[in-house]
Amino acid sequence: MNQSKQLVGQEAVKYIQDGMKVGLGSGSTVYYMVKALGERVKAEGLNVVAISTSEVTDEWAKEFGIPLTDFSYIQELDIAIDGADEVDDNLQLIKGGGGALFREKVVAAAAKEFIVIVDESKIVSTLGKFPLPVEIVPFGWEVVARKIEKLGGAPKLREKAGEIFVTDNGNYILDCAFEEIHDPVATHEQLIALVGVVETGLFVDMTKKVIVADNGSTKLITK
Ligand SMILES: O=C[C@H](O)[C@H](O)[C@H](O)COP(=O)(O)O
Repeated sequence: MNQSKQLVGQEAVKYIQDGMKVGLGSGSTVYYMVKALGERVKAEGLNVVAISTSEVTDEWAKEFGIPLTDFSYIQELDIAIDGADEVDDNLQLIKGGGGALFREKVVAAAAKEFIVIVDESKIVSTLGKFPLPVEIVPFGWEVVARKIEKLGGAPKLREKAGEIFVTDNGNYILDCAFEEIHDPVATHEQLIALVGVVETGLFVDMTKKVIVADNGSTKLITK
């Protein structure tokens, strides 16, 4: 599994050119991409500046020598590269397994190109086996949970080490089991319309390129 993540991470950084402004996603697959980018920065003197999507990725970027900036300096990125929890046949995604979905969506939306990197296990025909992460404000989260139940989801407040999980934005996550998500656009729209929902982990029509590990090699899926 780690070898697959490493392969797609190394493949993805080939899309990064000198002078680019780069969005760095979050998660264990992204770790290898950040590491590989750091190696290019060091070996080739590649001149890039990056905005990261989580405090953990910030630390990795610093560790691997990638200069960081923020949206007060630049509002458009040339490329963003991120992992995913599920990718369907239409390249619609579920993200947020690590709780970074809000910043990830802001960064992906600010990028001219958004490339997704996954191992083979993330490819599905229909989204929904992975419970959909939904970021919500803490106040009144119980109300939002009840409304999501009425929409057919089974929300579970995310915990970590016995405590409520708090995102980098100070919010909570509801992991919402839906049987199958056949219409990601409709599901996203129903959820985002609820007062208290900050963002959903459905990334709809955001990527046209997914790099997937394939038997010790990588494969590019395009739309
Ligand atoms: O919030 C986390 C992100 O959406 C990750 O990109 C996603 O969960 C995939 O992570 P991993 O590469 O660790 O499976």
